[in-house]
Amino acid sequence: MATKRSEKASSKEAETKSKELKDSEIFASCSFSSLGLQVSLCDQLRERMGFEVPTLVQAQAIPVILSGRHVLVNAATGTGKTVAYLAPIIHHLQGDQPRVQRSDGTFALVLVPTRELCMQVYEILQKLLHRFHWIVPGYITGGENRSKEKARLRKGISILVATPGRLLDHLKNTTSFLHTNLRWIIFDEADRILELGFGKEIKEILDLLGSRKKGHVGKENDDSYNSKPQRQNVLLSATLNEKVNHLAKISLENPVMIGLDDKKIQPVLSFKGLGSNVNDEFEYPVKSTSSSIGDFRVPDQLVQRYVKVPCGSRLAVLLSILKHLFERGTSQKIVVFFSTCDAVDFHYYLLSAFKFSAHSQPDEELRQMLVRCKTFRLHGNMKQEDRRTTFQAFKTEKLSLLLSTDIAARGLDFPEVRFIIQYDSPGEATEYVHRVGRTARLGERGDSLLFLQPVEMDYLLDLEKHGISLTEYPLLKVLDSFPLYNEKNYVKKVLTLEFHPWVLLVQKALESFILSEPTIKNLAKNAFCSWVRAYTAHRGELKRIFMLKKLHLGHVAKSFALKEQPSLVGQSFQKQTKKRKRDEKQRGLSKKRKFVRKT
Ligand SMILES: Nc1ncnc2c1ncn2[C@@H]1O[C@H](COP(=O)(O)OP(=O)(O)OP(=O)(O)O)[C@@H](O)[C@H]1O
Repeated sequence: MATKRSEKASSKEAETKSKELKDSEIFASCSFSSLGLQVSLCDQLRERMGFEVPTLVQAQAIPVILSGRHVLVNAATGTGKTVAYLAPIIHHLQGDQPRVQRSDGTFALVLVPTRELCMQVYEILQKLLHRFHWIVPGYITGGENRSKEKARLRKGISILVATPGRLLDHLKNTTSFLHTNLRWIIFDEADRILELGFGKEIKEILDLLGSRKKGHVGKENDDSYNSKPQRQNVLLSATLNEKVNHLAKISLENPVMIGLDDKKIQPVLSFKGLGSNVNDEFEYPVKSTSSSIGDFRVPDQLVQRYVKVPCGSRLAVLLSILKHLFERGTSQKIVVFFSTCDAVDFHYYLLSAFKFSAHSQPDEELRQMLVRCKTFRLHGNMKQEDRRTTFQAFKTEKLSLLLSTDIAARGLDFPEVRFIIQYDSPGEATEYVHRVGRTARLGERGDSLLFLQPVEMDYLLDLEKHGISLTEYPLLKVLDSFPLYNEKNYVKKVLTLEFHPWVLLVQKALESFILSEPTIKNLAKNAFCSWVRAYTAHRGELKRIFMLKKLHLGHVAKSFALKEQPSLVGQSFQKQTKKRKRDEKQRGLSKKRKFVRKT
């Protein structure tokens, strides 16, 4: 009895020690007030947000941002970058005498890549500003009512969160939008803003705000440039690349770098980034990440695994893993990433309706939902209202599944997500890092699983170049754990996955289900076509790994539970491609831009 008690005590001790260790890797051993923040703001952080002490990145960034220097912050996902830039802005604005007023217009601008991130930052701002009611937060974003936004801008928004396209629209067309007092421009998830093809908009925004660096736009001779209030620009991301370096170059004056390791620091950079030319190269000595080869920051406690699945079995395996995870975890939140909006729609409707029985000839009443959990979807083709509802609902649900495009990959902070599945490859390693970053936030535990086909295994080498290594997921063990009834020829030891009786049974059930559901079958066809298109859109080095001609289109169709020959589906694909090209021509959009923005 005494031994048991002492065992229990020592395991508790070990747990406490490991928590202390974990905390020391995430949190700083100082207080918010010791960083120079005003006392009532520190109270607000503690009482409203529950933040007792700053995270390490906050402890590093807050004093520097308070000092007014331009800053480039590189820190792992989920380490508290949002408060790192919001707190110093609020500190300064709340102390201004006379008090700032709505009629003074906008003092701080936070640029973010997606509408959801816009909402998230705005909600944090609302909480932080509760005591400082004279500082007004606001947001403007695509998909919202323009005239309502105009009215809000006319009244005055002190701290404005915005997506680039809509901001540019208002800068050009809303004359009552007052921004002459602008003191801060923040680029949150800077690299993503640029990857989405907003580079041109950003340059225009910087020009319109008179905030492009001297020597780059000739604005220094412009009166508005010289007479503008002192401006501070801050760029943040967990992954920095040459595009961010270019943005840093045109927007940051002698910046302080935060979170960059010595081994990643280069004395002078000379990149040809997005839209840059020879004159656009860095001239000042700057510490930064190397462009393509360099370690990305992934939370240490994240367990990263991959699963090798032949194309035709992908769907059956995905559903089986989800079933396994939801049956195992009583309170489990999972996000699955897909490459296209159509794929999200198809899997969402499939998962919401697909019933299954492990009997080979089941009666109707034996069939049950294969994956039992609340399912949500999120992608850029959904109505704004639906996107907002999903975003809020998935935050509060306990046992739930979110199917999403990369729209949810950046910055979104859904509490208690325990598992990330990358069903379609993320492409660039940066996207891998941000997708997995939706779990294991702020020292919490988390798992990630990357689906790869046998022909795609070189992708692991690509990730390794960035210091990311994955171990294999015990798939056969999981599949063997499912019970099968009346199944003839069931041999426990199965050598290849495609012939695993469980996978065969699920696949067969999926295919008959699709045959009986014409609406879902159509979704499957659309998803197939978009998937193929997305697969061919990989760029650079990745083109060598993700080659459509290495795949059997019949197997790809099987992964959408389609029995049709690929040529049948191929016709509709060609039709879709032609239509897309026609639309693009009409709208004058470049191919690449159209594709990347539709996530
Ligand atoms: N000092 C703190 N104490 C406790 N929790 C904190 C603190 N600062 C931030 N958090 C919480 O940590 C989580 C992650 O914060 P945040 O979303 O700002 O991270 P991030 O670094 O911007 O992540 P990403 O790179 O994914 O955008 C949030 O839930 C936030 O509320």
